[in-house]
Amino acid sequence: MILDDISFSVKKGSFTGILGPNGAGKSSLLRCLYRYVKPEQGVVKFNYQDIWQIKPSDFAKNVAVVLQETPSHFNLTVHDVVALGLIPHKGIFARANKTDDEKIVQAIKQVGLLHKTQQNFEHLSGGEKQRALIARAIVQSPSLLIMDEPTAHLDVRYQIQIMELAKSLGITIIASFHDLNLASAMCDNILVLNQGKLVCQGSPKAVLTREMLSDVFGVCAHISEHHQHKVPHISYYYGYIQNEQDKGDNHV
Ligand SMILES: Nc1ncnc2c1ncn2[C@@H]1O[C@H](COP(=O)(O)OP(=O)(O)OP(=O)(O)O)[C@@H](O)[C@H]1O
Repeated sequence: MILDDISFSVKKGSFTGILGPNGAGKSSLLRCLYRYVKPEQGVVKFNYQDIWQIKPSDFAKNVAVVLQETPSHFNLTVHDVVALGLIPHKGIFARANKTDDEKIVQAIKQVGLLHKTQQNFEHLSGGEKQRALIARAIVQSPSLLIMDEPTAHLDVRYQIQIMELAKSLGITIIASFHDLNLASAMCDNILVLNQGKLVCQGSPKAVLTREMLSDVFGVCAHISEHHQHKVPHISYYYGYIQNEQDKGDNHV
């Protein structure tokens, strides 16, 4: 069993971050949430309804997913890929009308890809592909946006910009992160996974502690207050390798 005894709820309109070391189960948990994997036990509910009881077309209208591995979109332009966000609402064969087109162009603009609109999606860089997929999610107008390491390929400007854009949509977001400081700045609530288990959850301040970073990630860090957001800001110590003996020490 990959995931074990995980129980949590997410408030409408909130931003939830899922953190944990490599192999902790973040992607596996997200796959259960966006109905890619059916858990052997337990239930995932959306608006109080078991997600497996929701009509696939209704689920697709409400839930958008942005993954780190980009699917192949051979011969589709950036515009075409972003327009795919309309399919859950209009069907595969419907043509986009003027309002749809404006929505598509606006989303492409929001992720800074207007100059690439007619370029082949496959020829974009990793970060540009990621931004196009986020534009597709914007066009889909979901009430829940699930993102698996959405900033993995983004440079620092777009890491901040895209996450702030996602937050500004005012919808419910669940995203996995490796950048703990970015998670601290963005999230209302954080879940920490380790070896398939939920080890803690709460506000960034409650969760991002020196003890958690040591126990779960095996790193030594100093936590201060971010001078702009007042959320925890992590500075890592280098040259520190944790073993059982020094577990709990707070610096090199
Ligand atoms: N379909 C599968 N069958 C068997 N094991 C799997 C499957 N998918 C994932 N795993 C295993 O489950 C564990 C959790 O994987 P998962 O991809 O969920 O971790 P993660 O927290 O997202 O990791 P990372 O930060 O490296 O992306 C890993 O050990 C992985 O090898």
